[in-house]
Amino acid sequence: FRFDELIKYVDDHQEEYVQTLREWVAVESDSSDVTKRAELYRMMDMVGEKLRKMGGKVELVDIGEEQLPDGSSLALPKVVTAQFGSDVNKPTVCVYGHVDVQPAQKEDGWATEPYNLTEINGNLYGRGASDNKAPVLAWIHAVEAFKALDMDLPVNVKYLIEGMEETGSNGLDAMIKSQKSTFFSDVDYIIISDCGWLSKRPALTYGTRGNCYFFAEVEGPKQDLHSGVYGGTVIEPMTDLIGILDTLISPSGTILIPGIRDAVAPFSDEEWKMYQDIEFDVESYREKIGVEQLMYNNKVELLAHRWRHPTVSIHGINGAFSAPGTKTVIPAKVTGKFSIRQVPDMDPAVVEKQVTDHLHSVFAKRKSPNKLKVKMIIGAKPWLADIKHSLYEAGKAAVKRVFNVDADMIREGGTIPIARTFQDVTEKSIIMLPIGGFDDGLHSQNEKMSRYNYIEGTKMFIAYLQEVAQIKKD
Ligand SMILES: C[C@H](N)C(=O)N[C@@H](Cc1c[nH]cn1)C(=O)O
Ligand SMILES: [Zn+2]
Ligand SMILES: [Zn+2]
Repeated sequence: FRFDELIKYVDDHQEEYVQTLREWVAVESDSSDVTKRAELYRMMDMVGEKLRKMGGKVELVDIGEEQLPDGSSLALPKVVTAQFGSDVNKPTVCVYGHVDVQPAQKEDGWATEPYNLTEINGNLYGRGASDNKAPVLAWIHAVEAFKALDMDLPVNVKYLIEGMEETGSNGLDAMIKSQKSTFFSDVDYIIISDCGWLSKRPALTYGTRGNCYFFAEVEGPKQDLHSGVYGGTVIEPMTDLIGILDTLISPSGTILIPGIRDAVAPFSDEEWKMYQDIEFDVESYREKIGVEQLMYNNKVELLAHRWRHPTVSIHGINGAFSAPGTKTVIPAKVTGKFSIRQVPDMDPAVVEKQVTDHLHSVFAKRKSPNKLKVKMIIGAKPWLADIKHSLYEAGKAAVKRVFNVDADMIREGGTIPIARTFQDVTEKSIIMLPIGGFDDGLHSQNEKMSRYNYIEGTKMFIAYLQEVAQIKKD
């Protein structure tokens, strides 16, 4: 195994890797905006084309349609699957990633054009750079390096790349179920690199939170009204909505929905000890975010509330007046959008009922004539791995080899909706191998991937393929 040659190959080709990332970031593959769907389809074609050019056995799998709120339907982006190698004497890994992104506009406060990858001081700024286009490309380049040097892959590698992760991986559950005995039949392990390190130290991730995303719609008058002419005579939908949203969480962060914490697994002494041993500077975390005060100043409490307690976030209100200026309007229909991150052993179906019952009950007490509709749009379960699995030993070895440090063992506060389905349906073990930096600004303004993480991450993936090949099958 000519590791040094592979490493040199990666170093020599880094400009090409950055250029390909630039081409991928230039595609506005925002899965939440149906007007951008053509871009998303184009993105999936580009992924398929890249893998096909490398000699992979590629398929673009049709996963059906999604129903839009206006009753129409829209084709979901195809899922790209690819296969490199089919040696029965080698283990097979399946790399999962996504190439859809969260929305971004320069006016949101970006310093550069979000879809024009821009390098500043070793950082590659662009929407989707870290989440998740560079990590997907790093995995592709890892295999490409073996092929270019005419070297045998130490394991068979499959890819499953989707385009709806940011909106809950619509359609992917069904595809995984239907391909359990075909695409997944020879897969031994699943690898996901769709998260970030906790600090400057490389990390391995063994848990993600799930997410239940809700729309709460309050509808009143037939149309928007002049607040001077009608204000004081109608019960305003926005007042009702703000009133009920305010019953979800207390100012100090306690979730107020009855029963919501009942299923939360107790925080064990072992976990406390693990969190205590992690190097993490609360003060620089606070400074980086730019707030005067955090909810918790103690490291263990802070990490526990990022990773293994549920949280409520209110994301936005559709229909509300939000443009500059002073329009004096009473919006006729408003939809509040909020989500609740899930932790073991919460169940989205139970949470859906708890939240719906709670909101209807507090709304009823207001005796408002307006109409409330509550709908759970995404119900993604949390995921937790067995850190004693050899996949994690292999991960530690790969990190040590490339970065020459011991990996942090961390959890992720965000959600990879499909992780739990992979585990439950395929019954394969999963590892999350992040290469994103702690300060990459995912979903935020000025998202970036550092050139260092992108290139060294590619090397780490090469090392990982070799380490996985050493795992003895049980
Ligand atoms: C961690 C991953 N890169 C990510 O950002 N996932 C999204 C998925 C999601 C969950 N609800 C809606 N989308 C996230 O955690 O927000
Ligand atoms: Zn992601
Ligand atoms: Zn994301």
